[in-house]
Amino acid sequence: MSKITATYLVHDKKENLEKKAEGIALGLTVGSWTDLPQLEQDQLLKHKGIVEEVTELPGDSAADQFLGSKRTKGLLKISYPSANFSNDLPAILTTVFGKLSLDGEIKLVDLEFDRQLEQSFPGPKYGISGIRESLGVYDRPLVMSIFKGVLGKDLSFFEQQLYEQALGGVDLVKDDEILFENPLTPFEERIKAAKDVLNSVQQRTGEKTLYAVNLTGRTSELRDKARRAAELGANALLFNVLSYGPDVLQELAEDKDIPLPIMAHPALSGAIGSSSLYGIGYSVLLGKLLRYAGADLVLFPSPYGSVALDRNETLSIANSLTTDAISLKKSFPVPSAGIHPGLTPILYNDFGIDSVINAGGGIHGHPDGAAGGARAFRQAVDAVVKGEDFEQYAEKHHELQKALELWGGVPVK
Ligand SMILES: CSCCC(=O)C(=O)COP(=O)(O)O
Ligand SMILES: [Mg+2]
Repeated sequence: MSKITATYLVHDKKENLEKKAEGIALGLTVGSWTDLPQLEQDQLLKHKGIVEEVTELPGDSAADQFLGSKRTKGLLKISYPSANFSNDLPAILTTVFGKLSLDGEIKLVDLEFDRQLEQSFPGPKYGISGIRESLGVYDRPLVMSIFKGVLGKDLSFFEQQLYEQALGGVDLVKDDEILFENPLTPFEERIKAAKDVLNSVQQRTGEKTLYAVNLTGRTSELRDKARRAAELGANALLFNVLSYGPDVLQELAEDKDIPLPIMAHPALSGAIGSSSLYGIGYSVLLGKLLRYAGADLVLFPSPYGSVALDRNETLSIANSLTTDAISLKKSFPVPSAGIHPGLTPILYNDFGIDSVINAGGGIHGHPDGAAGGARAFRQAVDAVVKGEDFEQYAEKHHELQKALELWGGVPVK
């Protein structure tokens, strides 16, 4: 029988983790067990959650030891039969972590879909391979930049910023996630303007650039808005997925009339993922769920910039997005926030060739402007892919050199 398996990290005052696991397996499925008559027990057996594994972990915190309180810490792995839920993320999330998420110090840290269940999800429409194909770039990490300071500015500012970023050689440009529908740079006008600007840059440089327009508004408007974007010639969408929910992303990704790659932004994810005791682990929240739901690219804070995440956590997000263990297309990992060219070697070391190096301030803050910033990133990427000595390479590439003088370099440990 098909099933989904959840792993929870628990901290509990009671010492018996097996009992706790059994309580969850029953409580989230058939409710009370032993008090029921035999006939009912038999009928409910196919719905009962199964405790697959209980692992006690070392480590009461120093504070606990100091206060003399004893807490048990452990990982509980519990599977739920698919007879209990419909094959959609709202039903699955409610089954595995609905009311349980309110029940003390418990965090959902992994979710394993079996192959049969996996096939019910679309995954990315384009994924890493499709985006590479559309850009014609196969042999290096992609470079992306973010519009900055567009709020309160008109279309001519938008066009100029886009022109400079694309001219400098970024592969993708995205709206900032905080740019919503507004009279100065309306959604449809941004798409039309971007199409013209990017065509003229491509004629000049021979390189294609994708622009991800921020798809925003009420949930009921999104499908039509995204379809209209495609008609107008948009070539990618940015989506604040956690403000809406992963199922809304899935609706967009599955729509045949929205033939566009979707870039998922991690806004709001910290509220759900950042606690070590509660919520949903980032590798599930920004990794598996978004890949299943159909994100072609997923942004998340890198371990090194302004809002850094723990390195292992970022590696496990990237692994969920790209592992061959999932049979769907792969999503591009986009480690972000506070990125500058000097971080390129360490990002390449951590995330490899199939990743996107993404910056806002690290592009626009370059002494030679956004085009200089974009060139500095392209030079940094060329240096690491060719295995060149980074500092020596910078001596011969003045945009990179200027970036390193301004922001410094970060050696690979
Ligand atoms: C928290 S990851 C999202 C990155 C993002 O949206 C952004 O605007 C980063 O800008 P920066 O100037 O820090 O590169
Ligand atoms: Mg942003």
